[in-house]
Amino acid sequence: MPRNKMSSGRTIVSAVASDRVITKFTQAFHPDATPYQKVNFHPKVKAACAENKTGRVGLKIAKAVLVGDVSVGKTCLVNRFCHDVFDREYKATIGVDFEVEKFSVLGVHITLQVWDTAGQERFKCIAASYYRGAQIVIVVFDMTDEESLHHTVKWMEDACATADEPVKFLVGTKKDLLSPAAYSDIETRALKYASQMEAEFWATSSKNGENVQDFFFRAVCMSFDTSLQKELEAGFAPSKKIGNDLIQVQRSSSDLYERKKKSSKCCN
Ligand SMILES: Nc1nc2c(ncn2[C@@H]2O[C@H](COP(=O)(O)OP(=O)(O)OP(=O)(O)O)[C@@H](O)[C@H]2O)c(=O)[nH]1
Repeated sequence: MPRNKMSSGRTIVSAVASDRVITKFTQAFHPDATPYQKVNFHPKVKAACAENKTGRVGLKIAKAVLVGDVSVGKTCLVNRFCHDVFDREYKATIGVDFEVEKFSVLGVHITLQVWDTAGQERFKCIAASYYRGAQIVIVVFDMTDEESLHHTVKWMEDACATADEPVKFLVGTKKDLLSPAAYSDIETRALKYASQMEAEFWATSSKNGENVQDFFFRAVCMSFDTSLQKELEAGFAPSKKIGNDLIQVQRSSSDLYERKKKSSKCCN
């Protein structure tokens, strides 16, 4: 199998980095914090992957969108996962940014597009045009700012309106800033919101990386399993196009990261 080394030090196996190879179904953050009872890939999905009968799924792009209030930590979450970095300085996202990550799930290659939208009200209509066709909706809130939790219901409603029967997540950030007591308090409230929106709850820290990789792996596993199961049931009908987003996927994740670092961001 061809192996290369990226400049970041990640080993590439057949165009997928070694740390993007998923062979086991990632479990929920907490069994009581999810409406999704899946703990493993569906037997039919496993069999199809083992027999290499996955139709067009291997060519598929899974689209994830992150939404939430200003400064809750959406960009930091994406940057921790995609580039393993954390920036203490706040730079507001202008409109929308995206990253591309390639995975191998049970030996099948899939591409994850991660759309990081701006929380600022003035960019809301631009960002909303990117929700269409998303299979993964990630509503982010800041666990040190309860107001941002209250707003998650509306964010979820808006993002799901044009998404594609998405897997729904409610993700709390900045766990590193909370004492155990403060964390327990906000977790209790967040679980109520998650249950109300039928979303799976995760608590993360982009500063120290806690739960970040597990969260994205869980999102990929859920989306892959659901979509392959649907394809198997439908007898591999031609896969859906997800708007003009496909055009842009050709750009590499690291190019985009460099572009974003250079682009001027504003805070007003
Ligand atoms: N301590 C800590 N700070 C964080 C964490 N995540 C984000 N921050 C900080 O919170 C601020 C906002 O983070 P961003 O990721 O830019 O927020 P955003 O949600 O993308 O903001 P918009 O682009 O305006 O929508 C920055 O100063 C980050 O350093 C975290 O997990 N822990």
